[in-house]
This record gives sequence, structure tokens and C-alpha cells, in this order.
Amino acid sequence: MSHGLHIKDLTVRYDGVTALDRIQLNIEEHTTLGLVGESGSGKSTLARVVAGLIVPDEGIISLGDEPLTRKRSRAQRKKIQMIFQNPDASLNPRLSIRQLLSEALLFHGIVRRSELEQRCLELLARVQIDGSALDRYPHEFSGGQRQRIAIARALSVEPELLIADEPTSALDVSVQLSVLELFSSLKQELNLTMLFISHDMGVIHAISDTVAVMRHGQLVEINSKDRFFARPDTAYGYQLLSAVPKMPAGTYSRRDTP
Ligand SMILES: Nc1ncnc2c1ncn2[C@@H]1O[C@H](COP(=O)(O)OP(=O)(O)OP(=O)(O)O)[C@@H](O)[C@H]1O
Repeated sequence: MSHGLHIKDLTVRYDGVTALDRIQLNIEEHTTLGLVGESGSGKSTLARVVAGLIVPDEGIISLGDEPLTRKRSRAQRKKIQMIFQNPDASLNPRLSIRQLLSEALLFHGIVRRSELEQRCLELLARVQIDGSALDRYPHEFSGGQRQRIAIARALSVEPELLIADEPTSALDVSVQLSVLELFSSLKQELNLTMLFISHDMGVIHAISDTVAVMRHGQLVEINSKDRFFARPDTAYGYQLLSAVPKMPAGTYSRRDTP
């Protein structure tokens, strides 16, 4: 089996409700899969089960040749990191940025203590946060900056797969684009393999190589980004694309006109 993520017959039920129904999916190494679908279609459940936060009822998740066990080892947990919609989900408010980054680095034995500070500064630089942040606390930063710090923390352990579940949706519109641009540049620089969830087709277009469409717990279409946006294979894919509001020419108000 090639590197990357491989999912076979993955099923998750919540109290009898089938949230994921025999999902088959591969994400090739160094590519980004954009996952779309209406609210309640199962996107977050897929993210959480791949991240190991939910145990599936059935199915197999493998990274490269390695099947991930139901109870994951520390080494397996390190390999898949997740960015949430709300960065506070992964940033303990009582820890300084230095502690937040160091904790993960030491826990997984990534660096020696003597190299910690240097590595923390490199991680912050990678997400365009000034080194003076090290001894500050999450609440001292804006939402966009906190999301950058959460990204630095996720990247600190050099994961094989990064999962981002609506990572820009909770941010001010003014910073959404800059965080998306950060994901795009990290993707290039670090050759990341990503599962990226968004309901925003513009975001999916900007970041994805492949697009997967979920509906009622099933994957109904998997397509290359270019093909999906030019001509989706399914009527449902087409419906999702046509629901995107378009700005018809000539609708700018006078105030916006230079
Ligand atoms: N903890 C839970 N307990 C019971 N049912 C759940 C739970 N989490 C999700 N569900 C149900 O599972 C289905 C899939 O939900 P999920 O959150 O994965 O969808 P989603 O596509 O991520 O939606 P959204 O875009 O709104 O986040 C829905 O029917 C939802 O109501």
C-alpha cells in the first residue's frame, strides 16, 4: 500500500444513527483532500474518527502500511494531528505559548531540552508569529493568531497527516484569508498531507487537490479539484456548487466603486 491515508469500510453509529456509512477513501501522500457536504452529512465525524477521537464501529484506517489500532499508541497519535474550528479547543489557557509548544515536543521526544527554545521560535516563525509570543498566554492573542499558534502546535510533532475541520470558519472575515494563505504556503513548504473540511467552496478550491463530497454519511463523489469545479460527476456535487452565491457583474454599490 502506498503512503498516505487509507480508509476502508468505515462505519460510525451514534445510538443507532449511522453517521458514517462504509466510507472508502484514500488521501495520497503530499496531497490535500477537501471534504464538503451539507451540515450533518458526517464530515466532522470522519475527521474525529481518523484523528482517533472516536472509535469506529467497523472499518480500517491505515497510514501507509500501518493499520491504526482501536486504542492508539503514543507513536500513532503523533502521526495524525487536528486543527479545530475553534483554536481554543487545542490551547490550554493556563499554559504559555512556550509551554504549549514544549509540551508536545517533549511528550513525543522530538527535541532535547537544550534545543527547545530554538525549535519553539522556528515553529512560531513558520506561522508568522513573533518570537516575543513565547512567554505570553493564548488570551493575549486574536482569534487568527490563536489559530496560527494551534497550527504551530499541531505541526510541532511533524505529523504524517494534518486534519483541519473548518479552521477558518470561526475567524473574523478579515483574517480568514490570511489563515487560508498560511495553510497554502505550509502545504507547499512542508509537503503536507491534509484532510481539509470546509463548507466554503472558495476555500476548498484554494487548498484542495482532490474533492470528496459527503451526503447522509456516505461519500457520493471523489474527484480531482479541477474536474469537480468544472463539471462534477454527481447532481448533488453540482447542487453544492450552484448554491455558492455569485456576485453578478455590476452589483457593486456606488460606495465600493473607486
Ligand atoms: N456526539 C453525537 N451524538 C449523537 N449524534 C451525533 C453526534 N455527533 C454527530 N451526530 C450526528 O451525526 C451526524 C453527522 O454529524 P457531523 O457533525 O459529523 O456532520 P457535519 O457534516 O460535520 O456537520 P456540520 O457541518 O454541521 O459540522 C448528524 O446526524 C449528527 O446529528
